[in-house]
Amino acid sequence: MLRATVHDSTLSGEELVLRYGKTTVVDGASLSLTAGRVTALVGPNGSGKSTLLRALARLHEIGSGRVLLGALDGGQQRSVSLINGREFAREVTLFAQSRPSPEGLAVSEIVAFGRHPYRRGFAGLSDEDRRAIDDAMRATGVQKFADRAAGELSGGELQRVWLATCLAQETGVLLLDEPTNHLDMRYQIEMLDLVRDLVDDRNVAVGIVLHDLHQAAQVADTLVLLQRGRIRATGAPLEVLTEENLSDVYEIQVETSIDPTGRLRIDPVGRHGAVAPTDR
Ligand SMILES: Nc1ncnc2c1ncn2[C@@H]1O[C@H](COP(=O)(O)OP(=O)(O)OP(=O)(O)O)[C@@H](O)[C@H]1O
Repeated sequence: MLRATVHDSTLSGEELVLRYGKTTVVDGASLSLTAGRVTALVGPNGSGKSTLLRALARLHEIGSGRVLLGALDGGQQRSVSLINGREFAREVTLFAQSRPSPEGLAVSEIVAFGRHPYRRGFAGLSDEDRRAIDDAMRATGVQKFADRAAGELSGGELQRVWLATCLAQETGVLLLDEPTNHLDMRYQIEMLDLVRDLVDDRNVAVGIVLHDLHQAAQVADTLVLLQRGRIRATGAPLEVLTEENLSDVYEIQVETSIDPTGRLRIDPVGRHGAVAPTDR
């Protein structure tokens, strides 16, 4: 159970067109991340998921369209371009795919970066800052590394430290770009559990990019399926993850079924067909 603030934010992209140079990589995408819901962005490599998430985090220039931040309950929606940097950092954070590796810094010092938007000048950490840092470190299981240098950690351990830094920011909107990559089985599941806790207990609005469609179906309330920079489908996991949508978007034959426990099973069929390990 996580403590601290209960949030009420929405972050929306309207008709977003995003480019690298003259190449359009996201073309007219609209989506809304709402408080108390997990929205998962799925789709093939290069379909525009990371660029879209970065644009929502104000880290990619918007060609056209707009990004709006608002409170769910009748709160006014504001264009994020009008919000100052510190305020935006108290509202929205991005766990990005590429992160710096500050070799010499201790883990607790890295997690303390997450409190930067709340700190005044050179003042030390407040009690509130320390509580947020402790909570974030506990939630991600990095307390035991608190005094170790970042350079001494494994890739997956360091990834959890950066996640703790995002959590310490205590924003109402949490954007996660492939957060389960490089994590072992236990921490992948704990990551998804943690996302659910943040959404259910603190009413955070989560936007998460995932390649594993089973994980996406497990954690998300809403799925957004991207295809070559356009949104192919949005909705509940079972509505979006259909054989037709997946076969078309991934350009491979995909079979779906519901297993005896009621969970969706997705099977891409390779050139060798579906071979069970017991057949070998
Ligand atoms: N820095 C860049 N400069 C030019 N083109 C880029 C750059 N970064 C990404 N692209 C291109 O933009 C498109 C969308 O990339 P993006 O990283 O958003 O896709 P993605 O869906 O997140 O992919 P993946 O699943 O492989 O991470 C791709 O065609 C990619 O080649």
